[in-house]
Amino acid sequence: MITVKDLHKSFSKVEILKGISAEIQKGEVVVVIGPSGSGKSTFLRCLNLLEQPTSGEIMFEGEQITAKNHNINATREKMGMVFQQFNLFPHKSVLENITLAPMKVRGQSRSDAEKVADELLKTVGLQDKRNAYPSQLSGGQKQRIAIARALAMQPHVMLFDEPTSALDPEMVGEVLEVMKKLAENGMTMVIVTHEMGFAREVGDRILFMDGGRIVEEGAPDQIFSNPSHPRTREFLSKVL
Ligand SMILES: Nc1ncnc2c1ncn2[C@@H]1O[C@H](COP(=O)(O)OP(=O)(O)OP(=O)(O)O)[C@@H](O)[C@H]1O
Repeated sequence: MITVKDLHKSFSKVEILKGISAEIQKGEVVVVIGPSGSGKSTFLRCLNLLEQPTSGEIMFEGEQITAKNHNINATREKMGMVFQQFNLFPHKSVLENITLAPMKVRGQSRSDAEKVADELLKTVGLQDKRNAYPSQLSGGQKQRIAIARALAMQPHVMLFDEPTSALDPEMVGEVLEVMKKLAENGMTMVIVTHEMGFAREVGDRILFMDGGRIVEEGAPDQIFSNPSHPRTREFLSKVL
């Protein structure tokens, strides 16, 4: 579904991504782990061109989205993204937050958009917050609404950029549960996280990044029980 070839990204002449190549298959849950500053978020943000790669190629569903004439807005509609800081619209209700883009961007009628929103609120377990405002929600609830909002666009892939890093520890579990449910329902997901237990349990494949490169990748059991690269071993010995 996504093919990345020799991706490089520099910020003011400092090279952050140093040649990343990766494949993400439909229905796969790929978890990106690695030390702080290794380029995980930059890599993820390149996938929907929130960051413009300095060089390299990204193919999404057979289209080269890095081509100069590519319409990235149409592609972004198919790539849901969830950020560390929920980014909900503070002056809109939960329902409005979820229905806004489907109505504006996809031209859905209000009643259709609200029907979808109600289903998604059920999925994330927050039907009772339909008319609440973001300021009335806990961090975990905000993030679950942010996930529902992204899903309302019926994306083909979901990108998660450290979705639990801004949460109080007691709220991490409820967000991971929702993500786990999505994975079980076959959603294609690319997830940057420091939650190693989740990575091991839910990931189909782990990419370990260090210094702007994918140093090692493999099945969770292999990476966590029997990492082959010394940097992976060193990293995991510190975080597990
Ligand atoms: N917009 C930017 N402008 C300049 N430098 C940036 C920008 N975004 C990221 N960087 C730098 O790129 C490097 C990699 O950052 P990135 O956020 O991708 O790492 P990460 O592996 O996700 O780290 P963490 O786990 O701490 O979030 C860091 O040194 C960061 O300061």
